[in-house]
Parts: sequence; structure tokens; C-alpha cells
Amino acid sequence: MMGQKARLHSGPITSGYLVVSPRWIGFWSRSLTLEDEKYRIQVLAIRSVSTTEPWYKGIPKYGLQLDIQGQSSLRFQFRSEANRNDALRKVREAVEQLPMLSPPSTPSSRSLVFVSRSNSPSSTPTPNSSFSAPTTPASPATPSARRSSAILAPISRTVNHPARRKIRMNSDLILRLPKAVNLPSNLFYSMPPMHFVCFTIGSRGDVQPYIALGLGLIKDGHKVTIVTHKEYKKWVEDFGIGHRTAGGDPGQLMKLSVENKMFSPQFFKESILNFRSWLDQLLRDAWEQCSDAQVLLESPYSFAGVHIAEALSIPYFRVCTMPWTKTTQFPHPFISPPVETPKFNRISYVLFDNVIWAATAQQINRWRREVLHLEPTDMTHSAQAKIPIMYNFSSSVVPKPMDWTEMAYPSGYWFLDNPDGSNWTPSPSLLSFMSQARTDGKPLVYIGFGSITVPNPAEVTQRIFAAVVKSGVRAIISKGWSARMTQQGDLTGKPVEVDAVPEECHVLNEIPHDWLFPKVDAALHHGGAGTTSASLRAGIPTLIKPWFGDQFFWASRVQKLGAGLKVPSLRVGDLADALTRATSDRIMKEKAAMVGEKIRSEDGVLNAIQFMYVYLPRATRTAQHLPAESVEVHQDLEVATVSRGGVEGDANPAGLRAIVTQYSHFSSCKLHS
Ligand SMILES: CC(C)[C@@H](C)/C=C/[C@@H](C)[C@H]1CC[C@H]2C3=CC=C4C[C@@H](O[C@@H]5O[C@H](CO)[C@@H](O)[C@H](O)[C@H]5O)CC[C@]4(C)[C@H]3CC[C@]12C
Ligand SMILES: O=c1ccn([C@@H]2O[C@H](COP(=O)(O)OP(=O)(O)O)[C@@H](O)[C@H]2O)c(=O)[nH]1
Repeated sequence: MMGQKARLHSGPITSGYLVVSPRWIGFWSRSLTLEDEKYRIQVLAIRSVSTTEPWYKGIPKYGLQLDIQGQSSLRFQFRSEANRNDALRKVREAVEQLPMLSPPSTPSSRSLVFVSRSNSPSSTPTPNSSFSAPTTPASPATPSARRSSAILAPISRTVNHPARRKIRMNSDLILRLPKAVNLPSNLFYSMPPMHFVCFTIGSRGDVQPYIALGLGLIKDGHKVTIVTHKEYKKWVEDFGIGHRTAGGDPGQLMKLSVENKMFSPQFFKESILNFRSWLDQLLRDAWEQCSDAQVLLESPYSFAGVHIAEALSIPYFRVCTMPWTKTTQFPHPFISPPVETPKFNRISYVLFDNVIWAATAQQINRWRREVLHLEPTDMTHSAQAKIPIMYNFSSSVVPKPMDWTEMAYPSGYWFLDNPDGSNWTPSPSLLSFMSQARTDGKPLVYIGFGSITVPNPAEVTQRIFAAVVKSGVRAIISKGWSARMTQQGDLTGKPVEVDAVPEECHVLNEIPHDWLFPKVDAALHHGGAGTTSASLRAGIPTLIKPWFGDQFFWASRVQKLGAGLKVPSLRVGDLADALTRATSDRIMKEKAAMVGEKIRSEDGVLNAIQFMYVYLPRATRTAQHLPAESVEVHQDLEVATVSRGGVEGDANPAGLRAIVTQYSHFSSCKLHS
């Protein structure tokens, strides 16, 4: 289908085709070298469309700008004013007509509307004219009433319902099915029991999300094992999840990451000098501990999983707490660029992948040859575009970049409530401190830096005390992993001694954030993905003093959301100013509360499980290793609208059977009551 030729300015200028349909605006550009550029924008998300000045003075180029909710604007360039005006008109018509459209239509009626070379547009827009979408946007789909058109995006969770039927579809059928489009909005999947193995390294924040996901998978009948540091064994097993050991001492990994700016020459010098043997051991342990997996999930910086999945020919999904797929929207979280430009942002991911691969390729290929009995590989093997990756963060915090494909899926956060077990209870002294703060009419805040092994904990603690007193708040202060330093002395081995704790502060080691954060007025922390998600979910202003890695990214996000601030330093004045602002700025409080409401409305764990079921075939390099019957389709009989042969109809088994018969000629499949 040809659309209107246009050029897109999104970093590199790319030539391609712009197509407008009643619900979607599409642009794609075929690349001879790099990957194609594909954009698919919901008309619903268009906030305004306007003409723009020619980009190159003197050369007759005609510009069109799309302002998109939550995203950077897209600017197109057309060869002629007529083409530009025609595109403007088509987009305007689509935006105006959207509210009048019937509920999501069937594929047969949703034919694409071309931006044709009309020479006599009905209303010739004047140059620089602009058009804004109606202020009352069409009612956005609520989480449980997914629009059928959203099926083009990864499947989202629908309401669970006891009265549902099962259709077993075997792997042949799944793999030969056309891309499932326009399925009834109440369909969701489950599958026969399988052994999911999750391989991750790092801090608590790298493990806790997998426990949350694991509990969801176990609830759906699966077996789950988390392969990670020995330090987390009891914690994981207390949740009824299997644990196997790999990765060595996480404290050493964090120390390396905190003391040496991630991705800096010093970082690589230190890691190459002291972590080569660590990597060899990690690879050996990973193969031993993951060899009975039927589905393998991995944090991308654990290195081994993608190769193990190839050796076992099993489905493989990446999981990440931070953006890891290249985009023009923001730089790689481990690379703090001097300036953020679309082009540099995109290049930062390529740079990161290439440098990490160059540093590890020799060891990985030796391991592939000697242990996995696989041929050596190269960068293309683990190219992100081919691997489904789930991001356990919310699109309300990080809107999905338009240059991410459907294989990059922000599922929503994977929250683990009662992370310290259901027997945890607050101490009487803590409850008394919190009650006194309320009695005294003082704001109550949390301060803690999680798994950061703070280099000089005693000095940092004194500064925090001084800032709390100066700002007039009451503070619950968590020592977190810096408590490790207190026992072992600081980085120089010098014992850490802390002066008397002021009455405005209550110090503890760790505390479940899901319990505490809804009870305080603000949180000041290091910006770990998990801690950030916890304070945002609680709807309280989030103050972030970043130390390394993705924490700078999260600090930028909360600031852009208006739901918090990046704290520039640990100077007493900066800390006190931030605490005062967060506990007094009404607008920040309101924005934080709005973000919290959106996050609480999502179910990231179930969205992720649904994504894996839908994309299982594509996550498998060779499909024959899928289980004989891999997917069951559940139909919520009471609520679903069933498309029968392309016609919306009532929910009933006959309708469901219609769906099945549409595909049954591919292979045998049964309808279970
Ligand atoms: C030996 C090789 C030549 C050399 C290249 C290998 C070096 C490795 C030791 C390091 C290479 C990549 C590093 C890491 C990557 C990512 C990590 C995630 C991080 O977890 C995050 O902690 C944050 C702070 O709390 C938090 O914001 C976020 O939510 C967490 O996901 C922890 C460190 C690390 C695992 C890091 C460790 C060193 C290697 C693996
Ligand atoms: O005292 C604590 C410290 C951490 N957490 C939780 O543990 C996870 C830590 O994840 P994060 O990504 O912040 O990384 P880390 O703390 O490991 O650096 C988050 O969900 C926190 O909410 C908690 O509940 N209480």
C-alpha cells in the first residue's frame, strides 16, 4: 500500500511514506543499511497538527508537525504544498471524526485512507495554519476495557473471570496463525505448566521484580526458579520460589559501579582487571543452573541467557528495569551525554552494546565453543530488535518511544508487596515517632539510598541529620546497604561511627516501602528503579540523589513528570531545600498523586505474563521446541464481544467456536468447556 511520500525529521532525516487511517497514522521508511524506521501513532494521541516553515530556506519544502501526547513532536516534509496540505487535511479529518467512530471496527472496515495527491483540497489551509484536537479527548480506554485496536500492540491484561472456556492451540497453529488482530477485548491466555527460569545479577532491585513475576507465574500453574546471588537464597525461597546460585558477591558489583562511573574508562579498566574470572564463573554457573529451563528470562547485563536459550532452543525474553532498547527519545541510562539529541540518544545504545560486546566477546565465544558446543557469534546474535524485552516500568512514567517495536513492551511495574514477608511488623518506636510527627504537625519524610554502598557513610549521615533539622521535617532514615559499611568500616576500612541521632530523625536498616511510603509526605532516595516505582506508586513527591547508572535517568523522569526533583548534591543546603520544596509545593504533590493513581491502576505482572504467552513463538529461535500444546485461549463468556467472521456479536460459545474454526483448518484444536 503506497502512502504519501514524505521525509521525517527524527534525528537523521529519513524518506518514507505517510499513511492516515481513521484510527492510526503510520510512517515507514525502508533502510538499505540500518533498520527500517516505523512509526504507528494513534489518532487518539494527536494533540495538534500544524504547518511549519520550510526547513531549508530557499528550497521549496513544505513542513507538517504532529504534536503527540507524551511524546516528542514529529516533523514531516513534503515535496509540494499540495501534498502537505492534503496530509494536513487527512489528519485533521481523522482527528475530527474519531469521536464519531463506532467502537473499534473489524479489519474489513478499517481500510486505510490514503493521503492522495489531491490538487483541490476541500479547504486549503493557510501556511502556518494549525489545528488542535478537540479539548475533550475521546474517552481513553480504561485498563480493563482494552480497545480491540490495541490488539495491534502487545496483548494487555483483561479482567479475570471464573466463567471462561479454553481452546487449546498447538504450536503449529500458533506459528502459522496470522498476526492476531481484532480479538475480542476480553480474551486472555494461559498455557500448560512450564518451568520458567529467571537469571539476574545485581542488587535487590534486580531480584525483587522477578519474585513478583514468579508469584504471578506460580499462580498460573508454572514452576519458577530464580538464578542469582547466594545472598538472596532465603529471601527468594521464603516466597516458595526456587533459587539457584550464580553471580558471586553483589556487594562487589555495586562497589565497582558506585566507585567508578558506569561505562567510564576507569570502570572498564577496573572491571577488566578484576572481573574477568568473575565473568568466566558467571557463564559456567549460568549454564549449570539454567539447563532445565523451558522458558528463560534474563536481565540483559547477565550476559549468558541469550546463548543458553540458543543452546537449549527455548523461548527467551529479556527483562529490564531501565530502558535498554535504542531510541531517539533518551540516551542509554548508563551513558550520561553532554547533550541529549535524538541522534546521540540513539547512538548511545549502539555504543554501549558494542563496547560491552567487545569487552566480553572473547570469553563468551570461548564458553559457547567449549561448554555450549555452539559456534562463536557476533553482535547480531543478541541484536535487541530480534529479542522480546519486557520493561517492568509504567508507561505513565516512561511513555513508550515511538521508535520501539512491539517487541519492546513496558508492562507496568512488577510490585512485590510485603517484601520482608507477611510477618513483618513496624517497631513500637517507629510507630511512636511517626505518631509524634503528626501530633507536632511536622511533615514526615523517608530518606534512604538502598543498595548503594555509600563511600563515606558517616559524613553522609551527618549531612542528612543537619538537613532534616534545617528543613523542619521529621525523617525516617534507612541505612540500607550502607549498613554493610558500618559493620565492615568504610571503604578505607576505617570504622564508621555516627554521632547522636537528632530527635527529628529515626534511623533503621531497611523497611518495606509498600508499607511506609503511603504514610509519609515525601521520599528522598538514590533513584533505584524499584524504589522510584514505590514512591511514585504511593503518590508522594520523589526526591532523587542519583549515584550511578539508571538513577540519573529516573531523576530526570520524576522531574519531567513534575512529581519530584533531582537533588544536585549531598550538601546540607541542597538536601534541606529539596525536603522543604517536596513537603510544601502543592503542585508537585498534586502531580505526584496523579502519577500514583495511574500506576496503581496497572497490573504489570499480569500484563507481562500475557505478553510472554502471546510472544512465546517469536521468543523461540526454533519453534519445534515449543510444548505440544502451548497456548490456551480463555473466553470470558459473560462480557466478551466476539468477532464472528468479522462481525461484532454477543459473547457465546458459538462465537468462540467461530474464532477457533477460522484457524482450525491449520491444525487440530479442541474447544474445551
Ligand atoms: C569482565 C568484563 C570484561 C566486564 C565488561 C564486566 C563487567 C561487569 C562486572 C559489569 C558490566 C555491567 C555491570 C552492571 C550492569 C548493570 C547493573 C545493574 C545494577 O542494578 C541496578 O541497581 C541500581 C542501583 O540501585 C538500580 O537503580 C537499578 O534499579 C538496578 O537494576 C547493579 C549493578 C549491575 C549488575 C552492574 C554490575 C557490574 C557489571 C555486571
Ligand atoms: O528498605 C528498603 C529498601 C528497598 N526496598 C525495595 O526494594 C527494591 C529495591 O530496588 P531498587 O531498584 O531501588 O534497587 P536497589 O535498592 O537494589 O539499588 C525496591 O522495590 C524498594 O522499594 C524496600 O522496600 N525497603
